[in-house]
Amino acid sequence: MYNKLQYISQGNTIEKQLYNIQQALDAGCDWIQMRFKNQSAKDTFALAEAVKFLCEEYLANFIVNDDLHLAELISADGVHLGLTDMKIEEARTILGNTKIIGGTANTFEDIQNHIKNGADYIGLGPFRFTDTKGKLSPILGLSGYFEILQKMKKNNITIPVFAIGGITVKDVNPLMETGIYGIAVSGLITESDEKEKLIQQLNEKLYANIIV
Ligand SMILES: Cc1ncc(COP(=O)(O)OP(=O)(O)O)c(N)n1
Ligand SMILES: Cc1ncsc1CCOP(=O)(O)O
Ligand SMILES: [Mg+2]
Repeated sequence: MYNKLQYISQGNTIEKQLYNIQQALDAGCDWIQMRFKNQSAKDTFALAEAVKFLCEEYLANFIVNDDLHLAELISADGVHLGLTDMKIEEARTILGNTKIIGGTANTFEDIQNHIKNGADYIGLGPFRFTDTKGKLSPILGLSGYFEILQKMKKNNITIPVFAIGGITVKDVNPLMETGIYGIAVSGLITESDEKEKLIQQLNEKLYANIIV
């Protein structure tokens, strides 16, 4: 099963990305999505290779944002694809069944389509406004999650749903109560001065009702 906390990387240079990712790994994060936008293919490849190496060292999951071919080239654990990225059906054909494919959703219908096309998990959002990403889809808020997760229940649809977008520590309990599986966060971890404590707090909330 997937970890319930995914860190989405930040940084406009290879060095900043590596610093942020290493800090998140050191603090106990074990799922990294490398998100390095508008960079040269050479730099993106170099970063991906370095992140792959780091994640192997920390036994962390490593997925690539947007770029299926890069994920394939460096044998990452998978890829996250948005509504305007490569179609999930095509990505599944290329990557096969052993790799993770995540799909962005903003509506119940997006989730239905992603399941039909072979997604492994859903990134549902945005929860609230965030500076981390431009051109946001409509904000869902807690009521949006509640409505969509209720529809999933009614239709017997089960797939891990990760909430995303401007999430803070105090949002985790109410979000988990809607029925989501986990969260994907970027700014919260990147900007924290106490990452270990933060990740421990997040995991305590995310795994509160799990009996092992
Ligand atoms: C876990 C997760 N959920 C949603 C997204 C957003 O993907 P996308 O809509 O393609 O936007 P960009 O991240 O590519 O700007 C995500 N990355 N991860
Ligand atoms: C990639 C993405 N997609 C929707 S919101 C978002 C950014 C999430 O980052 P943050 O946790 O900093 O709001
Ligand atoms: Mg994308």
